[in-house]
Formats: sequence, structure tokens, C-alpha cells
Amino acid sequence: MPESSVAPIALSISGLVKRFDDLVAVDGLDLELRTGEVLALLGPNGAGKTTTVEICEGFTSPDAGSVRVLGLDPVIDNDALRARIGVMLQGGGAYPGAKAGEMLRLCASYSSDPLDPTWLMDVLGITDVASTPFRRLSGGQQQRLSLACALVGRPELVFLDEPTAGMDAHARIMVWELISRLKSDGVSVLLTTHHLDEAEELADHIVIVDRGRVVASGTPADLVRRDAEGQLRLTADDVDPEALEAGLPDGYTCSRTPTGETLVSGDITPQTVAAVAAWCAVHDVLITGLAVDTNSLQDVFLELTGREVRA
Ligand SMILES: Nc1ncnc2c1ncn2[C@@H]1O[C@H](COP(=O)(O)OP(=O)(O)OP(=O)(O)O)[C@@H](O)[C@H]1O
Repeated sequence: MPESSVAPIALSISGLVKRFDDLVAVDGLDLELRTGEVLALLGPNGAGKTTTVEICEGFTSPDAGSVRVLGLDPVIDNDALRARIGVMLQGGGAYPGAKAGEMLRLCASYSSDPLDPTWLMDVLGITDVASTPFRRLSGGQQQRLSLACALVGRPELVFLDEPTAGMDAHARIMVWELISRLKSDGVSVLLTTHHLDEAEELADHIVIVDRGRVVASGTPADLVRRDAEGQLRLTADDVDPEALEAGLPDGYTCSRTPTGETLVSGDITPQTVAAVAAWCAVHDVLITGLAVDTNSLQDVFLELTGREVRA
């Protein structure tokens, strides 16, 4: 891409360290989010994602390293940043007794040019609960209201910490559409999530963290292609990798991935694909997926962190 078309940096983190007594929660983390992009921060429980986001929001000071949010220091320039960033906290962060509609109108009143709260509640499907106190909303409704509060001030940069946690499938899709719309409006989004499909769907860039450090980063396509050259990934029930290997010409090895798929490694040619399909047909195995030179994001994640997303 020519230098002139690279979007400016909306958020940069360099050498970030945060300790809680003896525990190093963030251990020299670097990342960069460009304007108008969605960056997904993935990692197992306790990897340091929320701590990183809270430092960017100015809620916590780092022990070392530097953070620039829209070019400003999130602690020193907190007042100037408040009007320019949107923050969706894990667990809502609302006054429990306030009614949903009142809460959102209050958030809108802090902005000089807010979105229409009525429209936003409609988009997020929470109009029916506008008069319901926050504490009586379901978990998914609380999440949607928190998201509305983060967005109502038309922020340039939004921090979304697990935005779809506890939501049903319909609400998740609605939020995905909203995040895509933000992106097309040029808003930058830093998202933490435990849903790998969410990261794959929304993110321009994924950063995987473990024990406070970046263990991999790149576009979703980069990450699934990582170390995947010369492999065929077979998705099907009841494949015995040893039996498949015995049925293929010499030079191929077969193994099972952590998520139960079968990997055929070797020189993958059209004939290899045909041989695998023929073996499946003979053994009455129904193939539901065949992919060359790619891993699933889930396998990449497990390989890098050695842990399930929610382990
Ligand atoms: N205020 C605090 N005091 C002490 N330890 C903390 C504090 N905040 C976070 N930690 C610890 O720092 C580590 C990183 O926590 P953090 O919440 O950033 O992880 P996370 O990646 O967001 O995890 P999750 O996916 O479970 O939300 C954890 O071991 C956590 O227990």
C-alpha cells in the first residue's frame, strides 16, 4: 500500500507493563490500531486484555511503557479524551436504579453532537425496556445499553470489552452490524472478545495475547495461514488419522488437530485432495470441509496459548 494511503494511528501501545504486587498482568505489550480499523484483542482468561484496555481508557496507570490514544496520554489528557472516545465496560458500569432510557439520555447529554438516543435504542432492540431500571434488565439487554452509552456521543475511537458476552445469537448479529457500520463511518474500534468467530468476522487485525505478551498478530487471513503451508485440513466425523495415512501414498502424515479436525501434511496436489476424498468415500465418511494451506483460528489460538479461549 502506498505510504500516503496508510491511515493515521488512532492508538499505539509500546512496551506496556502493569503489575499487581507480584503478578505481571501486562508484560511489555506492543500494538497499533489505525483509524477506521477494528482490532480484536484475543487471549485466554487472565491474559491481560481488560487491564490493557483500562490503561488505554485512563482508568489505570501503567508501570512502564507508553500509550497514546488519538495522540494523547490517557491519564494526563483524560478530560480532552472523554469527549472523543467511547467506553463499554465489562458488566455495564451503569447506575443500577436508573432507567435504561434515562441512562442513555444522560450519556448523550455529555456530548455536543450526540446520536439520537431513541434511534440508537431502536437499532439495538432495547426500545421496549426504555423505562426498565438497569438492574432489572437481562444480561444481554444491559450489554446493549452499555454499548449504546459508549456510542451515543459519536466517539472517534471505541473500546468494547467483550461486547457480545451473554447475548443471544440475534443480538450478537445486531451488534456485529453496528460495529461494521461504525467502521464504515471511520470510527476506530478496539475489541476484546472470547468469540473467535466474532474476531474473524469483524477484525481487520487480530492480536493474540497470553500472560501479558503478544504471541501473534496479523490479519485474520495471515493468522490462519501461519505455518499452514503443505497441509490439507479435513473436517469430517470419525476419521482415524492413522488409517487415512495408511491409505495415502508414501510421504504424507496425518494427525488430529486440538479441535478434532484431521491434518494431512506433505506435498498437497490436486491428486492428494482426490485421494483423501476417495478414501473418505470408500470408508463412508462424509466430508464437511476441506481446506488447503489454512488452519482454523481456534487451532492457531490453542497452539499459541495452549489453552481454550475460556480455559
Ligand atoms: N486490580 C487488580 N488487582 C490485582 N490483580 C488484578 C487486578 N486486575 C487484574 N488483575 C489480574 O491481572 C491478570 C490479568 O487480568 P485481566 O482482567 O486483564 O485479564 P483478561 O485477559 O481481561 O481476562 P478475562 O478474559 O478473564 O477477562 C489476572 O491474573 C487478574 O487476576
